[in-house]
Amino acid sequence: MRFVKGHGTENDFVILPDPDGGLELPGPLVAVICDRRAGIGADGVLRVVPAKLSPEVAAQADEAEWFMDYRNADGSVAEMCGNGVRVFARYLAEAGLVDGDEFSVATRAGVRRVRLEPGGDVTVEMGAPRVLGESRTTVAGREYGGLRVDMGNPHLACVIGDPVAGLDLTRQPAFDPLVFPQGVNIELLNAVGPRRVVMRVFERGSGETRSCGTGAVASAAAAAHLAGESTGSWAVEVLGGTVTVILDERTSYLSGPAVLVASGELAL
Ligand SMILES: N[C@@H](CCC[C@H](N)C(=O)O)C(=O)O
Repeated sequence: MRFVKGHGTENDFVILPDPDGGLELPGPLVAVICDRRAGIGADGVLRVVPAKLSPEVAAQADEAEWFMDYRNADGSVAEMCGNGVRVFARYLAEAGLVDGDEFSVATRAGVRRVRLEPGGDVTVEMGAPRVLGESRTTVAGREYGGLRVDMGNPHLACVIGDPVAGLDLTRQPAFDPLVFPQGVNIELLNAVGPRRVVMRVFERGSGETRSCGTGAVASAAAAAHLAGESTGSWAVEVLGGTVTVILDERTSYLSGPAVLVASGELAL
């Protein structure tokens, strides 16, 4: 099985081309591929499959030729991945599977429009973040309040007063399973300047990652909400770099680097 490896601000993915739609991806196989010792190692898998061959997104096939079938490192399926769709776009362009610098990608959360920027960044229109209310998490015995944000996938974005650098995110933070029956991606962030935050994230299905695109937009939306703002450009510093989030009245945009670093043959 042919694979390509890529990342967006060090949120890394194994890309699996599946032009005929015949590739089965049971959860245990995804988990082995993503294992950093027994496999290639990644935060998730991006299967590249024609939308028209994928019943769950066939309705998007008029707008988007390719479906990003995203799986977390533990093999679970997720609706959306902001960095993943940027890396997916880079792959489609480098593989010659799309024309031009702007095109659409089908995802479980709906069609996402992407643009390859001249300087090497990839921008994706992420849709409007939906701030749904409050909830709480406990990290290493300490409780934090945050805002529930729907980005197509579920987030709890907690703006905290302290620097996030010292937080212990080696274990699953506690959350309310009644509020998040499908699990949740948990962001902790603190402000370090005007519309500039530092974020760490514990992703559903992948653990702590070095970046999360949907999490960055959720974090910017939560910080803006608390500041009484609904528009503006936010810099979100993550362990793997910095991404830019633009919020406007209608939608949001996520920009940052997306690179392919290796390719090969999977011997699984
Ligand atoms: N890293 C991603 C999010 C991937 C999915 C997430 N773990 C979930 O289960 O919802 C991003 O860049 O958005």
